[in-house]
Amino acid sequence: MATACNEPAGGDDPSPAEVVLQTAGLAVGYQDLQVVQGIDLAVQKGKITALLGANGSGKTTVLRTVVGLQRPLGGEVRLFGEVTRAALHARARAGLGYIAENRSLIPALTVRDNLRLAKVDTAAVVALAPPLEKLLSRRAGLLSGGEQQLLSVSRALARRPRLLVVDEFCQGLAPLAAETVSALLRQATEAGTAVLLVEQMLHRALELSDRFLVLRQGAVALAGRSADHRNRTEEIERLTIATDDSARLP
Ligand SMILES: Nc1ncnc2c1ncn2[C@@H]1O[C@H](COP(=O)(O)OP(=O)(O)OP(=O)(O)O)[C@@H](O)[C@H]1O
Repeated sequence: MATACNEPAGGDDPSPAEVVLQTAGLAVGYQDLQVVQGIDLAVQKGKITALLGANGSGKTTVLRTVVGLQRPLGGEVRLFGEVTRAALHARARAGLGYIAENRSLIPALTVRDNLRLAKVDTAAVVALAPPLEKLLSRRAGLLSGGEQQLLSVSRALARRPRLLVVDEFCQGLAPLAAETVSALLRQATEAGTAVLLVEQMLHRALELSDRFLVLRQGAVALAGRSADHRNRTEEIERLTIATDDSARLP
């Protein structure tokens, strides 16, 4: 059953020890324009939470704020049990991984150099994603979309993050490539990693995730257990239809 709008979307009454990320009353904006407000979410250890919503509803803004790239106008972010206003690099040291919409790769560098620059062990990445072995000398910008996301995700997971935040998880990927990177995520959650992701493909998002939230016009319109909505997506579809004023709050 779907939870009330502002009930944390982290599971059924998660104990504080299991929650790795929690926001309370989060409000974020750009200059004087507030684009999200009242965001309460909770992401549990070993679980995948999907953030859904129409274009411009505020998904990337929420992700950027929980990883420390955007300062909240109000509310708080609690990461690994502590309220934080730290920058991304400090959150990364504490166990946060973040993959931005552009997949956070340097296109002109080879796969091997992208890994070296990130101080990630090549063998660990290849162990997670064997198809990358024959691509190590290729420039990242020449990889297919699926190969790039495989590289981004395996690079992030090789650091064994406690929480991985991924924007536009399977954007532009064919089903097979999407399944490959999804399998990597599932494997990581089995080892305890928590995941917060944005995924535009509704059915894929509900298949992959344990919990979901739908943002509409910058607020949580619906949150619940993904399994409860896999066979009845009408309500979510209605909420994710774009509106002309999709993110503009009064
Ligand atoms: N740097 C910025 N300066 C001003 N407004 C911004 C900035 N970044 C985003 N916005 C605005 O904030 C609102 C929310 O944008 P955001 O990118 O968070 O939405 P989204 O749900 O991730 O959209 P999409 O699915 O299209 O990526 C939009 O109206 C957008 O135009």
